[in-house]
Amino acid sequence: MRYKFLPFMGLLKSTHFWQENYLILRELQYFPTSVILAIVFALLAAAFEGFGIGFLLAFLQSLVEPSGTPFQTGVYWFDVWVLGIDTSELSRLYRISALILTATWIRAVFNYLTQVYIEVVQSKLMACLKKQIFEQLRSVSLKYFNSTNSGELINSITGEIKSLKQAFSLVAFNITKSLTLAVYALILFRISWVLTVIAILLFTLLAVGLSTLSKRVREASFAVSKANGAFTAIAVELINGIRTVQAFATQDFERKRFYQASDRVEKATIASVMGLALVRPLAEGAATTVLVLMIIVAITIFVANGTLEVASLLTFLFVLFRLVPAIHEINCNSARLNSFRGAIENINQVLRTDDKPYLLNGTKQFSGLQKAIEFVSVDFGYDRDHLVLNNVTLTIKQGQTTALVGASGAGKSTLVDLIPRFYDPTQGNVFIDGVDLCKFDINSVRRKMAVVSQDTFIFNTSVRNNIAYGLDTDEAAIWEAAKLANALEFIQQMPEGFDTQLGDRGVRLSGGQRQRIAIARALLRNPDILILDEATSALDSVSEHLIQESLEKLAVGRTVIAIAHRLSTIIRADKVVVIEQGRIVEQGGYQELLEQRGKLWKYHQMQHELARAS
Ligand SMILES: Nc1ncnc2c1ncn2[C@@H]1O[C@H](COP(=O)(O)OP(=O)(O)OP(=O)(O)O)[C@@H](O)[C@H]1O
Repeated sequence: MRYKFLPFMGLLKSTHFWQENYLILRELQYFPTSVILAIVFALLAAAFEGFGIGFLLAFLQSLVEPSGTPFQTGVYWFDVWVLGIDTSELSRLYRISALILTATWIRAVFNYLTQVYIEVVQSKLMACLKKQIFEQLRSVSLKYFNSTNSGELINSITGEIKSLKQAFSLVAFNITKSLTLAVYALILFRISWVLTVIAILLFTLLAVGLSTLSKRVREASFAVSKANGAFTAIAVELINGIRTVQAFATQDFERKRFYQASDRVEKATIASVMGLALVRPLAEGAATTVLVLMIIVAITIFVANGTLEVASLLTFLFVLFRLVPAIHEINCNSARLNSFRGAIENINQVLRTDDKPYLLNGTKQFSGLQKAIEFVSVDFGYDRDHLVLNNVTLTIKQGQTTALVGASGAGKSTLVDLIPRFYDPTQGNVFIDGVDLCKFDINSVRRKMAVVSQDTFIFNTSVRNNIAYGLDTDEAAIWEAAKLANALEFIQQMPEGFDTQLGDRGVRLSGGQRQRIAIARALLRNPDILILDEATSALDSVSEHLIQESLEKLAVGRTVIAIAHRLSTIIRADKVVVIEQGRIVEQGGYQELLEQRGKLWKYHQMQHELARAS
């Protein structure tokens, strides 16, 4: 059940704490019952702590002045039946002792329940945040990933979330302790408001002194987070690029980078911990000094001149002895909390929506291509200064095969990336059947599309799941797709056939096998628009021939956009588009362009000569 607002939300929103952390704290609205129960139990635990101390005062009064007026609460039935004001002194003492014991046990139960619900809130908050981060990563444009270091992102999602969990438990502890402190302050006020004001002044001074140190801890924590992010980035790169590292024998170079990053984490952590370690003894020493000062003031001024009775002084000191370590703990926790500031800031940074590129999705549902995909005066650049596509105007007709040809880096992949809206044009428009692509719900377009690219990603799961990827489809269809993609033979030779685990933990595939899995994955989707980005480049000539055949069968009735370096694979294309430095320099039928003896003819000649030479 989702509640939009909690009763205390208004109050919370006005605080500095909220302003700094609202991207994280707003998640609390999704499980208000647990939050409210944690607060209610914490309040009840604090209240019973207060009752316990109140009864202690009564106990001490009865002990010091047995013949004095019996302690009363003013609630008639309670005073008569429970406190037994009409009974003997000894009986009253027993009753009050029993009440102290009862209050202590009830407080213990509520403390336990508070802990349980804090843990529940904490776990739910972390789960919500992970989902929130997923939603964020799902909705940002690919541009964000191009400009963000994946290692740092991984560090935010894994390491920093753990730190955030610890930070949250410190906040929760401080809140519950503060409630108890409020009860203590109330009791102290009732006993002696002058002494309480003096105590508050002294403790405020102590907190101000410690806040300077806390600030340093906070700054050091940013350095720790930064160093952790950089270290994770290097570790991820090393693992992903281990083949390149070994092939180029750059282990020493990588070792240096790894060790340096690790040393930076160590130094930053030590600097942060040193500041943090200083807080505890300083806070302890200062708090004890305050305590001793208070005792001296109380004894010399108030007891000596008779304004404070002994029972009250004893209770006052008892509360003070409980209050000082509580304040001390809150201070230490606040300093530790500052050591997590860097981690919290990193999570906030990932969750922020005002500084990231988003794809503004349309609402129109795409039901299939009827006429054509049109690029009209399209410019595109990954950065502002450098155009990768320049004034591209192109019509890709439904049901035809359009081949893109050009030198490496000419912009072919970038051009096709605009169709599933991996990026949006900087200038100009892409239309589908005359409607601007931006007006469509992009997932409805992507569902009718399959991309087989140069770098197919193989997931860490079985062959079957890699082909079905996300589709709930039957075995026969998967089998058929594998057969059509010419992948059946090698899959059946694998130790566990379609159940063989691929990816990180399983069998590694050859480049050609990887592409055949990708083609099977695309075939299974029965796409309306098929994008083949060098789809047959990693195959030997026999496999290439077989796949070419199956792709041609698949292409019937579909719109195919094929990028190919080898012209032999696109001879039967309906239209060939030659791209040079982001511009279309030629387009037309394959034979037609060859006859013009222009750019395509040059490529054709070059490949012919290369083939003859080899
Ligand atoms: N994610 C990116 N961020 C920045 N620049 C990029 C990115 N992807 C490609 N480029 C640049 O855009 C230009 C066109 O690249 P693109 O991959 O579209 O060319 P291509 O014709 O498909 O090349 P190839 O045939 O080698 O795959 C190149 O200069 C490349 O460096």
